[in-house]
Formats: sequence, structure tokens, C-alpha cells
Amino acid sequence: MSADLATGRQKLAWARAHMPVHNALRERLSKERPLAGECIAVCSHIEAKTGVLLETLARAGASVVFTGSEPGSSQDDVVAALNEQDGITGYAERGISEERLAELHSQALVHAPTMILDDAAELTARMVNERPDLLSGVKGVCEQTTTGVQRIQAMLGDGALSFPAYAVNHTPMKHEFDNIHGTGESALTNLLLTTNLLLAGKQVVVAGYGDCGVGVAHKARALGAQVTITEIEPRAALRAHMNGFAVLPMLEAAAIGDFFITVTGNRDVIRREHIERMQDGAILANAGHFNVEINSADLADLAVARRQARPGIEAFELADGRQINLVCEGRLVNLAAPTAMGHPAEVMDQTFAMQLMAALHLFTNHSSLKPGVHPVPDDVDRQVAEIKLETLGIQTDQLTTEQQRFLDSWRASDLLDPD
Ligand SMILES: NC(=O)c1ccc[n+]([C@@H]2O[C@H](COP(=O)([O-])OP(=O)(O)OC[C@H]3O[C@@H](n4cnc5c(N)ncnc54)[C@H](O)[C@@H]3O)[C@@H](O)[C@H]2O)c1
Repeated sequence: MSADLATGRQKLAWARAHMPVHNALRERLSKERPLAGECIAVCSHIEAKTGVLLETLARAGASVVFTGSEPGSSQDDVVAALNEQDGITGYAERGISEERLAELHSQALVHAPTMILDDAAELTARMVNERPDLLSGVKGVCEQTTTGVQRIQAMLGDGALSFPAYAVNHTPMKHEFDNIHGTGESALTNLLLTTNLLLAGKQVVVAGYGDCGVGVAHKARALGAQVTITEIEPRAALRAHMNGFAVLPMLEAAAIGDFFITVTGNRDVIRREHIERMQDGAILANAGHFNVEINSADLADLAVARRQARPGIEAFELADGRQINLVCEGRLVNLAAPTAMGHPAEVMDQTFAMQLMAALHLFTNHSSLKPGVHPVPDDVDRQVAEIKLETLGIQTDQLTTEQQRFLDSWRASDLLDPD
């Protein structure tokens, strides 16, 4: 057995052992096999937790095809350990060009998937653009990230969406845990592992105070950093201010930051005029989906020399001798850094349980859903929360009949004296 295959199997076994929601669902679905006859394509960061989702889909009866959603984030050992399994076929490689990623997507599409579980709408956009012949066979898409839901909404606006899509990212069980705790912990863990530097006492600038930014900012503060937020949205800026963070335009924040972490889902958040003001030694990292949040072309343009400073860090020397450091080419720091493993397993257990349960719901109800972006029904979200609580051994109170009646009433007499 190759070393790759052995470590891939180990990683999958570890992830399985820490994904109890999947274990519970897998037991049920392998008996019912509700997805028998379906071809489900999963486009995501192909690492061990994603592997567990693929295994559960296969046990549920689907023929599963996978591909990477980003050039730097898949792990070759896990890909090998998935490709040896019955019912799972995949096309993903680590550290590839955008062109190679496109080729791998095309290979996945040859399988003519009937449903796509997507990340950043990468495979969905590719199919709509390049394989219109497949669209009539597609029952729908489940999208797990903020950027992807925005892209599918843009497709709808352009009249390019011919099937229903579930906005899995928008469910509480996904974004209140994955984006906040998953991105918060894994972006910082991997930034610190890659730089081997201390966060305590440092000036950290977080661009974007949405779900991911909230997680990164609060956890950086908990580790002792002085955190500054940059925003474009007035309510998000106010929320950051009232949560006790400094809020500054990037032009001012640029001059004070030791670390910069972008999590906006937007482009050019850090660009030439900001880089020009940065301190010697500043470290730039991105945790938003695309590697366009930090304008690396501006950085290269300003540099008189560039070299690898450490694995995963490129140092750009400016004309006056300052050195600005870019972490993993501005790609997702929690997934593309040399030792990165993505989000913690327990968080991905929830995210992927939502993808799975949304897919099952879509599969049963697709014919009554119009082309468009739909919320995942609340009871699907609630079911995943209930399974998760059960696996944790946590119990909640139950509403009494009187409490339910009180909550359902509007007449003052009913509210004050229900009997
Ligand atoms: N690293 C990961 O594993 C991971 C996980 C989940 C989501 N994401 C990605 O992270 C990005 C952010 O996701 P989110 O859920 O926090 O989105 P969100 O919409 O909740 O938050 C984004 C925030 O960025 C702000 N923003 C936009 N442009 C800005 C600019 N130029 N300057 C400053 N702020 C700006 C917005 O006003 C918003 O408040 C998306 O690309 C998403 O796909 C990454």
C-alpha cells in the first residue's frame, strides 16, 4: 500500500470517529438507501470530513462523483483513499492551476450528475456554462457557502438558472457554527501554524464583520490580540463597534496592522494604496472563498524582489526595504496553507449533515420547487440540531401545553388567564 493511501485512510478514520451526526445518519440511510439510482456530484475541498460526507451519500445508495472547489485545498492522500471505495469516483488534486481545476470539473460532469452539492457554486457555474445538455437531468443543487449562494442568485437574475437550489449556507445549523466557529478557529490556527508567530499583543485587522469575520475577530481577541475591523456595511460596522472593536477604513488600518485577515467574499479589499502604507513585516492572509480579496498583482507590482520566506509564505520586498508577507498566495488560509486541515471535524459534521439532509429533501420535493434559490425548510435544520444534541447527550426542556397555548395566543384575556 502506498504511504499516501495509508495516511488517507487514517485521516478518514479519524474524521469518522469525530462526526457522530454522520454516523447516526449513515446507520439509518444504509438501510433505507433513498438515493439509489441517483448520481450525486460533490464539489468541495476534498479532505477527510468531505470524505465522510461522500461515504454517507454512497451508503444512502447514490453513485457519488467528487471534485475540488479550489486549486489549493484538496488532499491527495484522502482523494486516493476515497477513490478505492465502491460507489465513489473522484477528480481532485492539490496545488493545481485554475486550468487543471477546470479539466477536473469537466471530468466530473461526464458522469451527468442528477444533483450537485456545491461549494461556491463552482461546479454549478461550470455545468451551466459548459454543459447545457446536462441541465434537463438535474433535480437541483445544494450550496454550502456564502459566495456560492450569491453566485446562484446572480445566475437566477441572468435567467441562467433552470433548477431549484437550496441555500444550505443560510441555515442556522450551518452558518452559525461553520462560518463563525469553523472559520474563526481554523483560520487562526492555520495562520499561527504557518507563521509560527504569537498573536497575543499583536494588532490584527479583520476585513469584513459578517459571520466569518465575527468568528475570526472574537477568537483573535480571546487570544490577546488588539483587533480592528474594516467594513462597508453600516450595521455590520456598528455591530463591531458595540462589540468593543475598533472600526477603521482600510486605508487607516493598513498603517497599524501586524496581521491582516480578509473574510469579505469581495475583491481588492487590500490593494496598492493599502500595501503602500503597511509596516515592515506585515502578514496578509485571506479566509474568504476566492484568492482575490488581497490584490496580489498590486503586491507583485510594488515589489523589487520576492522570495519564499517559509513554506506557505512569500515575502515581497518593497523599494524602501519593507517586507510584506503573503500567506499561501492569498488562498483560503485554513485550507491551502501547507499543514492546513480545514475546519474542525465536529463543525463539518453539522455542515455536511445539512448538505445531506437538504439533498434528501430536495430529491423528494424537487418537482414542486420552481427554479430559484430556496431556503432549506426549518424542520430539516431542526432535525440536524436534535441529532447533534442527542450525540452530545444534551437535553432541553419541552414546552408544556399551557406554554404552547400562551405562545399561540394574541387576546389579552387568553394571555393573562388561559383557563
Ligand atoms: N474559510 C472558510 O473555510 C470559509 C467558510 C465559510 C465561508 N467562507 C467564505 O468567507 C467569505 C465571507 O463569508 P461570510 O459568511 O462571513 O459572509 P457575510 O456576507 O456574512 O460577511 C461578509 C462581510 O464582508 C463585508 N464586506 C464586503 N466587502 C467589503 C470590503 N470591501 N471591505 C470590508 N468589508 C466588506 C460585508 O459587508 C459583510 O459584512 C465568503 O467568501 C464565504 O464563502 C470561507
